[in-house]
Amino acid sequence: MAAFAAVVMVIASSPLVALLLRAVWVTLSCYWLTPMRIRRAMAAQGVHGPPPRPLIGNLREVSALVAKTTADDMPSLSHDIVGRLMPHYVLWSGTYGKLFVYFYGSEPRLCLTDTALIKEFLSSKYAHGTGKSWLQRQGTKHFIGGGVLMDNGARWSNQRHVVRAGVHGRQAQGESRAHGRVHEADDRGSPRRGGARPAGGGDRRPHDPPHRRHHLPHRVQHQLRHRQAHLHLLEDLHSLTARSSRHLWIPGSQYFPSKYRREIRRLNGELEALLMESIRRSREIADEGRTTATYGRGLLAMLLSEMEKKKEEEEKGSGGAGEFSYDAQLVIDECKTFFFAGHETSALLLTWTIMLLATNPAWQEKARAEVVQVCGDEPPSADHLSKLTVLQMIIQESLRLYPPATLLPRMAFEDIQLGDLRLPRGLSVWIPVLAIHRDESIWGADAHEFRPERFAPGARRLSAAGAGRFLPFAAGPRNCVGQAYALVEAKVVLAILLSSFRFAISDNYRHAPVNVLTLRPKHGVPVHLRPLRP
Ligand code: HEM
Repeated sequence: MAAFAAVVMVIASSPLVALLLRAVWVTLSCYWLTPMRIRRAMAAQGVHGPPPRPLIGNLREVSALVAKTTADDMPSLSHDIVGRLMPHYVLWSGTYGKLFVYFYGSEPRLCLTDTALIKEFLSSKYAHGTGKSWLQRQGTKHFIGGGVLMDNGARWSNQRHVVRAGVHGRQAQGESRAHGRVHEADDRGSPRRGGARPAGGGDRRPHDPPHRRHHLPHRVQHQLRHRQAHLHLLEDLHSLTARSSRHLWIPGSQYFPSKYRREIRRLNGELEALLMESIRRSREIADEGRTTATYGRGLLAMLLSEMEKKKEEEEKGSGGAGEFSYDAQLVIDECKTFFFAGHETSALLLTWTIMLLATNPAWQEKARAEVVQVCGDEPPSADHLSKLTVLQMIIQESLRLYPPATLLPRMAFEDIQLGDLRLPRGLSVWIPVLAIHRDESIWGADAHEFRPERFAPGARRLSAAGAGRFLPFAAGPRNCVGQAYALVEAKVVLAILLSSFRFAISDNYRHAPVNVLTLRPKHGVPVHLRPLRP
């Protein structure tokens, strides 16, 4: 016996074996012991859920349910899509109550729908004690890397401070040049995949006389080509990332070679090269000015100035601006973050709103009458935008029924007392925005219907916005930094469209909302655009 113990001691004292034992312990602790401890802590408070399998948790049930409910298009143009996109939520909230825990692989996820608790959980009280989980960050690592959307703690708040100033600068520019921006958008070339497009009309845009495109300055054409190349690469990266993250529940899978990962790496290389080229051009433009080190007022300008500031401080030997600083990689990651967080979501808001207007001609007419009355023959200006209340109501209702981000995920990095509920460190909280936006106890029996009047100024239910019930842009200190910009952009584009065209849904439209990181129409939204003027 003594000899056996001695052998064990010798083996255990070998550094390699000790390392191996530690790796086994960490894996066991991360993938089983801690999740089970969290499950027991929640069960002790009366919060239950479907029994998880080792490692895989409830993933198999979720995938099977979603595959079944989204296999076919919807038989009618119904907005009742919670059962289609979140069948597991419908099943488990029916079985275990609205508060339940399920397992995404080994990550325990608490589904939270109580609006008062949501409001508190998203408040500044927990801005640093909560954030994005390892699984989420790992899932988007090769797509967007770091950046304000995925960073946590002090790094997040430093970045938030910088990008907020950048976005506000961009918004001010956008508002003062509202008309110019829309024509620039008009000139972007072919419509995005999955976005609204004129059915049968291909690329033809009667509002966009052919001579305009040919007279675009060379610099603008170059920028547009660049932007399109970025967008295509990002779309491809987006779908590959969604596919490659499916196996993240397997311990160590992030190190396995896979065809998706190889392709992601290749596309990422291409995208980063394009972004580096944009950065280089911005620097050249700033250098040509040769007066100050400023790059302009936009977001990229802001990020580059921050990077420059740090470099200058280092050169002067003044130690730099604390531990956090922007380097070229973080600037690139931030650009990717903004493409993902800003472009995709805004395009989807327009797409779904056009679908709703094309299928609700009475609201389309109301919105058009308002645009004509407020703007007359002029293009919409910043002054007009605040007066477009019907359009604002329609946009809000579209964001309620089809929020581009259907879920809000946050992990508790510390033990949190939320009302009577104690959330143990390591528990992920999932706020099912789509389901909350359809909750009849909040929105009434007509919750599944398109009724923009619920957002009329002074309407009773509008007060819901402040109370964790209307969350298209999240809430609290980690809410959407581009919210105001997105709303201005949507209003301007829709106002121009409404004053130029009457639109109707094409017979080819197939109603099939799907969730691939964002809520999108599986087959796009083909519409017929009829010019209002010859
Ligand atoms: C209709 C359009 C948009 C919708 C529905 C939307 C929605 C959201 C939501 C729900 C979040 C919180 C995500 C989370 O915490 O998991 C978010 C965050 C964010 N959004 Fe938006 N967004 C939109 C447009 C934009 C635009 C135009 C920009 C940039 C100009 C932008 C930049 C960001 C950034 C940087 C964050 C991260 C904020 C942080 O974590 O501090 N978004 N957005």
